[in-house]
Amino acid sequence: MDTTKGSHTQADAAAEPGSAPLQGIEYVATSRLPTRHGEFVLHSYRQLADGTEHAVLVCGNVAGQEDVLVRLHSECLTGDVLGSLRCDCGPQLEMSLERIAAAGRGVLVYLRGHEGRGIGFSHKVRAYALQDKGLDTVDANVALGLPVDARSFDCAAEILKHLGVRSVHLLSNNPRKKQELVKAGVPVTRVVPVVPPHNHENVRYLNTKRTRMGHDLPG
Ligand SMILES: Nc1nc2c(ncn2[C@@H]2O[C@H](COP(=O)(O)OP(=O)(O)OP(=O)(O)O)[C@@H](O)[C@H]2O)c(=O)[nH]1
Repeated sequence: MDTTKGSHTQADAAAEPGSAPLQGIEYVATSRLPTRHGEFVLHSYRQLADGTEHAVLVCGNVAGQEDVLVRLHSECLTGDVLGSLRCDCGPQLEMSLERIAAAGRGVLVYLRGHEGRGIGFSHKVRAYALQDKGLDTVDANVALGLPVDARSFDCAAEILKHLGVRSVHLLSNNPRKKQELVKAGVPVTRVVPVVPPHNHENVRYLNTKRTRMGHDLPG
């Protein structure tokens, strides 16, 4: 049975988020997700164009709420799952879940299909190979003939609206995320930095994000 198809069960319907209409994406299912950080409600959403499924972790009551703590987290298999030191993704994910759980209210949208800033896993590995030869994270993508950042945050905005979130405190160092959310109709009332301690492997990566990609990171 294809469990990824959109039509959801009565049990899902009982727990499903608000009734705002969705564009380009559909709500699929809901369950509990107890984590080491705290108790979340887990929703799955599916992009209509290509079937990409996103994971949305919700803590507390967010419907109709202002200034909800939100993290839009781009998938990073190497950093989030495999413990890679090349980037700051894994520690940012952990830190965001901890902060949302501590606040008792918030949303983490885990954006699948964003791997490698949207170029995909194998291209990211190709880019890493070029970085091993001295290129930085921007030039490596360019050398492969790929965009530096191919991500869209429109789906995340749709999901937040569907959850009934009225405005956001955004956990991010990337000013573009705020711009994209605001453009898509989700007010961002504050940007909250997420800066885990750096390590010797990711210093250059973080410097490149600061100097070439405009991220608000300490020098
Ligand atoms: N192309 C490429 N992608 C990378 C590299 N390292 C991490 N990524 C991806 O970068 C994405 C995260 O983007 P970042 O630029 O680290 O941070 P951000 O999400 O824009 O900003 P924050 O909200 O501050 O985390 C994830 O999808 C990772 O898979 C790399 O060297 N090259």
